[in-house]
Amino acid sequence: MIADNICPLSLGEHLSEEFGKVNPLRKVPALKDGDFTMGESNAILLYLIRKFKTPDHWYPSDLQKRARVDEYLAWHVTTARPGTSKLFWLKAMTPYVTGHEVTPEKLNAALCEFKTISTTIQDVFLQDKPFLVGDEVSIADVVALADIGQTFVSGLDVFEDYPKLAAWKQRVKEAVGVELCKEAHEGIANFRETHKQIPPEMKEKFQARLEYFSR
Ligand SMILES: N[C@@H](CCC(=O)N[C@@H](CS)C(=O)NCC(=O)O)C(=O)O
Repeated sequence: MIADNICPLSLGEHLSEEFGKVNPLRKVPALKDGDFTMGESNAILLYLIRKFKTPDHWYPSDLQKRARVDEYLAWHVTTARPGTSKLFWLKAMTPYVTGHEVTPEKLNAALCEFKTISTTIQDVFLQDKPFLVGDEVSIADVVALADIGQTFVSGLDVFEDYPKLAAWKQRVKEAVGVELCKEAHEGIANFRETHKQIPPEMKEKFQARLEYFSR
């Protein structure tokens, strides 16, 4: 994720012709397995699960347990991801792109949306279970934690306001492996450092993204 201490996305590496051959959607993550290439994070997770025949709990073979994972993933893609992306772009990215903070009105709208997302994850999906779909960790937990856990780059500690989510986060980290989690989050952990020098042509592209999330 990090090349010469600048985020490759900020340099537009994903827009290159070379990257387009791996993922014509020009987004990360992307997967290359021999001659086979694909994009879309959730589809990549499922590919890896099937290819490596991972332990059942990650994507249970039980019809209804699997349906619960699918249900969470569907909600995540349509609701949680757009909401967390909006907060990320408006709060974390805006200063690096425009040189100033987003207006309080726009920020408040994004924060309200994020609060609804966190409340839904805690009260509707997690409830009093150890993990989102039951007693064992699944890819639903990994996908959820990856997105809501990243909001610290927006100066937010969601886990402070949601104690059940804080305890869940710890369980997910332990189930995945604390060191592995740390490694996976290295790129985002260094966000401030790696976004200091966004080239002007990329700032222009990012401006359009900010306008999209400001609607
Ligand atoms: N639906 C895609 C979204 C991927 C996505 O938006 N990735 C971001 C980074 S987290 C990206 O590539 N941004 C670069 C851009 O949009 O130009 C997935 O789940 O893989």
